[in-house]
Amino acid sequence: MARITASVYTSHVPAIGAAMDLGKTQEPYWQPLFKGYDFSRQWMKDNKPDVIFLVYNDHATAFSLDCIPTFAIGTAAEYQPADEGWGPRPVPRVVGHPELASHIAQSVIQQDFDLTLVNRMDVDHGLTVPLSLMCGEQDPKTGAWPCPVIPFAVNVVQYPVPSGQRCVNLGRAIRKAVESYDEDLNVHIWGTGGMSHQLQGARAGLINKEWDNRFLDLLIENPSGLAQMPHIDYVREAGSEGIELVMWLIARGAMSDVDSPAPLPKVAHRFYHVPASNTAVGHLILENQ
Ligand SMILES: O=C(O)c1ccc(O)c(O)c1
Repeated sequence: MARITASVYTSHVPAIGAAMDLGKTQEPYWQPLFKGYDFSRQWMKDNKPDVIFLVYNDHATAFSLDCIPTFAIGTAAEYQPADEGWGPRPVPRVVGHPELASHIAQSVIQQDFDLTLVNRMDVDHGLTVPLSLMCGEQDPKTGAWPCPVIPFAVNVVQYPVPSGQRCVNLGRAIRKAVESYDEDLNVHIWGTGGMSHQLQGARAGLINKEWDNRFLDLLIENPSGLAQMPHIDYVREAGSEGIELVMWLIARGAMSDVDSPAPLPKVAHRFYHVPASNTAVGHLILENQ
């Protein structure tokens, strides 16, 4: 049987990818940020997953205002890094896991979540920057990500976006789906995006360290309570793009049941850093006990 053993949460700021691609990680501006991921890169080697289920948002790259799926699961065999205006990032292609992805789609749709199936798409910084942060530099031609990845895109760009409670419930459904797959696979689920940032308008540049750290506390200790938080609180406190944090509740919902007496997941790593471009970077690694 397949199992979700751990979850990873991280921001996915595009400038982080550019800093890696342009060899700037040891510059004074970037060095403290990348230092926060030294532990994570070693942890990835020590806890190598068979598959990563990667929750992220597409930034009008594969989708556009023409077509806005709330939840889209990648069922393809591979995905190319997207051209977001400066050419594709020099990182390896992303190998998918069509068998597990199709199984999760079957199970989750039968659990009454309507997923869009995506058999072809390019993946943008929302997906490739977390991989780069967690796995380090990879040669685009000879290198490879450590394992297959199932991309799971969530609409947090155009309202209405899914509620926190729906995201937690979806995480639970994904866990159930994974546990009904009959191959022995070690699966990690990642929630990406956030933390506080606002890229436009009068409040552009907004950062809210206190609120971000409270969010991390609640995500660890009280995800059911956090699931009740309305969208307006995210947007008021963490800026218009802070709403991306609702995706972290999908990964948290997929961990050992948030409402059961099971022990809380172990916090293997916690990191917070401001700024990376216009964004507060938050990062957690939780392990099921
Ligand atoms: O801080 C930034 O520059 C920035 C830009 C685009 C994004 O999608 C993002 O999450 C952050």
